[in-house]
Amino acid sequence: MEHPPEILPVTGAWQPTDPAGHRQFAALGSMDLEAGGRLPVVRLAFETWGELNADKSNAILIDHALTGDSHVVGKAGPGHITAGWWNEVVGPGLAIDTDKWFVVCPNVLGGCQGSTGPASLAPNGRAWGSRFPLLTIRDQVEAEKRLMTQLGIPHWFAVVGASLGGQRTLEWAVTYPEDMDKVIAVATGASTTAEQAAWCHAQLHILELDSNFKGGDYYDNPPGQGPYRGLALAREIAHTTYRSPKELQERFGRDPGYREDPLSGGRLAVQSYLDYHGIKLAKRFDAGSYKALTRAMLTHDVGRGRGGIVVAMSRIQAELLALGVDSDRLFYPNQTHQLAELAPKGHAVVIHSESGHDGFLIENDEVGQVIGAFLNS
Ligand SMILES: CC(=O)SCCNC(=O)CCNC(=O)[C@H](O)C(C)(C)COP(=O)(O)OP(=O)(O)OC[C@H]1O[C@@H](n2cnc3c(N)ncnc32)[C@H](O)[C@@H]1OP(=O)(O)O
Ligand SMILES: N[C@@H](CCO)C(=O)O
Repeated sequence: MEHPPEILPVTGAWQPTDPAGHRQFAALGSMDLEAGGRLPVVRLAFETWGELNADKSNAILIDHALTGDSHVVGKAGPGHITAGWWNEVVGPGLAIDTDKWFVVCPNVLGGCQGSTGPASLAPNGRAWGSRFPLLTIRDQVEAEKRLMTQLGIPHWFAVVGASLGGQRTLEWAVTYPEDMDKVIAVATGASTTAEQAAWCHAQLHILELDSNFKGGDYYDNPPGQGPYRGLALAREIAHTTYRSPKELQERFGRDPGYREDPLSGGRLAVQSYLDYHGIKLAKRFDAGSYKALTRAMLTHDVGRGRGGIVVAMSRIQAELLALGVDSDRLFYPNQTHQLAELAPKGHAVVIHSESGHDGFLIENDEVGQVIGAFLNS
């Protein structure tokens, strides 16, 4: 496997996805966490688009996926335009029309793009690292609820999220059923399945096995000695689950990598592809956050302490759209149908894509059409 260049700093958290500085920051006080830990200082980074109307009825919350961030739409800065992760779904005249809606997208609690996470400084002035407490999806929603209050938003017209963001979306709808009119839960489920947990488990072990990870206390490592290999390998596993077997076969088959001969120690093209995506993530993401968010994903169960999923989902008052991808082998379409069946006002749409779970980031036309129609219905 290729190694990232030696000039990399210890953590990817340094690399802003928003170099033009559009992010804002909310100080949200201290938080006692569901699993018993405590964060004495909680901060969320967030971005907004559009204008909140006079009666404050047009706000939409968007929750990003595992390695996403607040930068859902690109913005022009001095001499450049930064790319957003849902550029073709959110924006003026698009499905989530920022000429009409006031869109808020926070970086998740535990993340590495400005919100409090393992790379943040603990009270003793050093990075939290291994001391960062176990976060749950509910804690992440609690932080977002505080952000809503601080922004003076009394009600969301809609809460929208995909994958890990969809898990937060569902937790929002169950915990605060009166806070929204509509919920859009994309490529997600009511609780983490055993198979999803199994994929997370192997990734967590791989991170721990990187000798540069040091249990999470690597923030003082010399530059270039971060846990890149562990993070990249975890991403390779995850990325395989984000794509469909059919797509991988049709795109790569048994093709060799560029100028590589598999019979002389070279890689197949699919190996090169995974290495590329692993390294790409290692360059931009913090391994500590990857661990914290993966562990949060393992905690996801809207039914915990509420009498199970069926009872919990029955609390939802908002109209719910569950949007799935037919080739998703991480969040199966049957999870999408289950959400629509269990929510009192639920609808399911499963779109076609060859790309698996990542279809929600790729099939922008169809995703946009379905979301736009639901928001405007
Ligand atoms: C909701 C969120 O918040 S997600 C946050 C942002 N998104 C992510 O982190 C997801 C990571 N990225 C991805 O999963 C994908 O790139 C997506 C979903 C964004 C787009 O998918 P696709 O358009 O199908 O891109 P694909 O998976 O083919 O990757 C393309 C890249 O792989 C590279 N690539 C393709 N084949 C090979 C190969 N055989 N060897 C090496 N590299 C390869 C391409 O050169 C391209 O590089 P680039 O990204 O620097 O342009
Ligand atoms: N590509 C997405 C997939 C997880 O939903 C991400 O990295 O966040």
